[in-house]
Amino acid sequence: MNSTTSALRPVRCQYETFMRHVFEHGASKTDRTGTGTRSVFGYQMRFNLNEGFPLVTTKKVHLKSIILELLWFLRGDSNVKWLQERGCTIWDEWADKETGDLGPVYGVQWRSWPKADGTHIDQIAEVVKQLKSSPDSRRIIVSAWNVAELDQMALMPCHSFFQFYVADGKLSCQLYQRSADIFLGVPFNIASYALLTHMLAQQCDLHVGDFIWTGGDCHIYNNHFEQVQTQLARQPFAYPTLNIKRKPDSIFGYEYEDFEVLDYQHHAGIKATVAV
Ligand SMILES: Nc1nc(=O)c2c([nH]1)NC[C@@H]1CN(c3ccc(C(=O)N[C@@H](CCC(=O)O)C(=O)O)cc3)CN21
Ligand SMILES: O=c1ccn([C@H]2C[C@H](O)[C@@H](COP(=O)(O)O)O2)c(=O)[nH]1
Repeated sequence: MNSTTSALRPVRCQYETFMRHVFEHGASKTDRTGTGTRSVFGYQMRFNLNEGFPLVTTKKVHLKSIILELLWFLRGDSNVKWLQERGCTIWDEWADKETGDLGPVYGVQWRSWPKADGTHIDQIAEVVKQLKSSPDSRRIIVSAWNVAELDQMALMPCHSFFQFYVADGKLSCQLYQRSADIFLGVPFNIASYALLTHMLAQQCDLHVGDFIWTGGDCHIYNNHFEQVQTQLARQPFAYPTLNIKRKPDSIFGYEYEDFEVLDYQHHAGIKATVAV
């Protein structure tokens, strides 16, 4: 495919343009964590997944954590133990210190949204079923925003609601993220949903289309300003490409080793503190 040829992949800077916009025009706001932010309400970015895999290049992004976190969601897991056993610590700060539990967060809502009659809905299995049987449906949606259970969650879902769309044999995905930590969270969120779109396309014999990221409260934490200035002084590279080495029997059969990212040209990593 042309899209895998480095010379033909364009250099895109949607994320950097977004970051610059919020840095230059954001309003000062206090926030739950006590850190303070610069914030803009409402923003949208579109990534054509045929132009490459949207992994931010203006700093090194730790893809291993992103893949593991997505596989952990797809397991329906909500305990950090499985992540920790694999060296991923990104959820540690929010977990119960003794049990490792986070309450009914993403994985639980995706795979076993509770119904009033005591049964559960597997929203991901339903998506696969719908994409295969009625790809033109306008109802192919997953919601993590379970209003009745928000008070039991360690952190309310940030990437809360997503929809799939098929046209011309290509699968697109749009995410609504109600709250977006632009420096630390958003590079993870974009790559994670791009990856999920590739996996679902493979399972449903579709090509990939666009990933559309829509944000609500889009903020840069006040203690990330120096990092942001460093990052914005850099020139982006063309995106890498994603190779999925095997086609598992189901969307739930993927393993970490099934994924490889090729030609990831990036600038050095930039350390920052996460607001808890
Ligand atoms: N304030 C805040 N921002 C977030 O992005 C965020 C939360 N809280 N809470 C829940 C999850 C956890 N997420 C996180 C947490 C930490 C990193 C982080 O520290 N990333 C570093 C190191 C990555 C690694 O070691 O794997 C980075 O440089 O990207 C990223 C996303 C995303 N979410
Ligand atoms: O996937 C994620 C998870 C979390 N975030 C960020 C967004 C906010 O900075 C915090 C959550 O705080 P709230 O007060 O609940 O909004 O975490 C993210 O960007 N991506």
